[in-house]
Amino acid sequence: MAEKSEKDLLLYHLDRKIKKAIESYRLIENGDRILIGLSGGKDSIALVELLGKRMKIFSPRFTAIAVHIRMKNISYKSDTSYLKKHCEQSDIPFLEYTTEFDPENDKRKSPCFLCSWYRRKAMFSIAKEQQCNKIALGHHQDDIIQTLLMNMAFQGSFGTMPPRLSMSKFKMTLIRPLCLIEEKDLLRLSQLSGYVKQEKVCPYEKSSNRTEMKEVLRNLEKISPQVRNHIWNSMTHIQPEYLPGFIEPDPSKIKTDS
Ligand SMILES: Nc1ncnc2c1ncn2[C@@H]1O[C@H](COP(=O)(O)OP(=O)(O)OP(=O)(O)O)[C@@H](O)[C@H]1O
Repeated sequence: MAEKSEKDLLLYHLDRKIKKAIESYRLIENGDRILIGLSGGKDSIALVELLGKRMKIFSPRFTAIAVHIRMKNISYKSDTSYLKKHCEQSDIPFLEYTTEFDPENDKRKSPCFLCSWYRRKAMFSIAKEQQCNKIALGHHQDDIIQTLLMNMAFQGSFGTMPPRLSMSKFKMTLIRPLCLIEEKDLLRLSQLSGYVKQEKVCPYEKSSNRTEMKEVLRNLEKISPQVRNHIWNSMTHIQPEYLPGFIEPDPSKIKTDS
């Protein structure tokens, strides 16, 4: 029997992680129609390939389409013919959508905030138009942990981008099927598959808190290789009695049955 290549082994490992995420967080169910946000970065390119493979498995039965949103006022050099071809290889229809925002119009909000707000708005309306009930984004485990650390360090809150977010007002659910996957594995997949990196020429892009938090996570992993699993598990092992704000009940006020 022929030996499996590094790419086959990696794809197998990534598929196990996606399967685990789908089952643990109820990300995909029979009958779902999913809109995949395809920015052209390595993560969403991988998401198309990995969900394309999952789509061909008997259960859960779902369909998917992908959309690339172009901001008219930002000179992204995305090669949409490449993205279309990539989607077609996975039997996923590809859509392109153009929208824009005026950063001068709302000076109180940063261009990055406005860009992502308008992109999100476009994604919701396309999902509705295409009768999708879910939107899949390419955030991976590193993104989710970095966001948790950023919220703690810069916002004073404990929360992050969850694997599944049900938005009942919009009758839409956001899912992050790569939530258990490490960025380094997606980087390797992109090298082994020869994904063509889409050039992002954003005039507003600068070093962000996220870039610094990436470094913090890297340093923590040097101290303890298991740190990412521990941080991930800490999000479901909350011990309220060992946190400020937990007030022990007054025994004299506890009612007994007798
Ligand atoms: N222009 C876009 N069109 C469609 N979906 C997008 C676009 N930009 C971002 N997304 C979605 O949002 C997710 C997170 O966006 P973010 O900007 O953090 O990623 P990215 O750096 O563009 O690249 P990647 O695709 O590698 O995540 C993407 O993975 C993708 O699913």
